[in-house]
Amino acid sequence: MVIILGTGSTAKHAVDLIYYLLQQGKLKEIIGIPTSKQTHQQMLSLGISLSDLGSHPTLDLAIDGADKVKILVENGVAIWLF
Ligand SMILES: O=C[C@H](O)[C@H](O)[C@H](O)COP(=O)(O)O
Repeated sequence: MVIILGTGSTAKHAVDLIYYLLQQGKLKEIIGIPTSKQTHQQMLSLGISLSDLGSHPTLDLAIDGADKVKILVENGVAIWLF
């Protein structure tokens, strides 16, 4: 599974959880693509496999925080604007 991870506290918690789940054997074969130096350093220090979009252009999951969320409901459809 290829996961792209952003920056900030949400991404930090996500990396910690990924590491924990890898240690528990509940996640396997994770390739992480960090979008910031902080997340890159955290993943490197935990030994999580790193890559980049050039090598892995197809992602399975993206995790990042958001500063603001606005929910627009129109015609019964909810759209989350970040
Ligand atoms: O560049 C900042 C990113 O978009 C962050 O994900 C955003 O600022 C939210 O940060 P945090 O997860 O620390 O609330």
